[in-house]
Amino acid sequence: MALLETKRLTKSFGALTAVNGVSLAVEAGSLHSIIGPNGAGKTTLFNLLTGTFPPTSGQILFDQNDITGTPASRVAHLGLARSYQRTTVFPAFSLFDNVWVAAFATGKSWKGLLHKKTSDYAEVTGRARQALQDVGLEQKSTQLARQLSHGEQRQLELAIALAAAPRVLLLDEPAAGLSPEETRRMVALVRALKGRYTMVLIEHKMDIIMSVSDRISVMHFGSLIAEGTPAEIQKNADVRRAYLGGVAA
Ligand SMILES: Nc1ncnc2c1ncn2[C@@H]1O[C@H](COP(=O)(O)OP(=O)(O)OP(=O)(O)O)[C@@H](O)[C@H]1O
Repeated sequence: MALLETKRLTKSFGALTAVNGVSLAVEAGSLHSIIGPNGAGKTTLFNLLTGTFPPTSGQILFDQNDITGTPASRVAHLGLARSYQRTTVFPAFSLFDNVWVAAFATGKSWKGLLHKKTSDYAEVTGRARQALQDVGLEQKSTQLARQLSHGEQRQLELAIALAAAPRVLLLDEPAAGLSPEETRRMVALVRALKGRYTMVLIEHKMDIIMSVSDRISVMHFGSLIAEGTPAEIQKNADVRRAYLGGVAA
């Protein structure tokens, strides 16, 4: 069953159509990657999915419900969490406080937040602990976020997204700017989360994409030009021509 779907989704900025009639179905429990050259429209697609801005036309369905035009704050509460390319960490907070705040703010309106019960706090604290454990940072929970290495900061960003107990996790280049060792750790982490979360991944590093994805959709000039398993995408002649330039043999 598709948990997240788009139907002929389109976004134009003036004369430029950044996302052009994209129909996508992300199966529940799968890791679905979006690849494509710079400027292909991947980040714009994420911005549409998270409600950062509304589409020009087309539809977004989340768990069979039409969420087209739903603002970002509402979309997050519905269970679509995004781990940003740029950091969303509070540097002067401890790791635990960073994830606790994210866990606390989840699933409730501001009015609801003011009326949490004691049992709610225990649940929030448990979710925050679990998120840090999931990314392997539980030993450092009392350290300040600013004391972390760059790679650990990216892990913390992921923990912040996980603390929201999302149903779909959108990962925007989680390995960007990481060293080879940090990249290995991040890939292991994403792999460990597979099956537990439905994930949509944007990533430029082809070795990562090919090793972790269940399905891959390829964008080129705003349109989807191919979709399939890693093996199918690697063999696809259109993809090689348009994106890989024949280098991924
Ligand atoms: N807010 C905006 N206003 C105008 N044009 C935009 C806006 N956001 C993106 N674009 C344009 O839309 C096109 C697609 O950009 P987008 O960032 O979605 O591509 P991308 O595939 O994520 O690229 P990259 O891999 O470099 O991040 C680009 O030509 C970009 O300049």
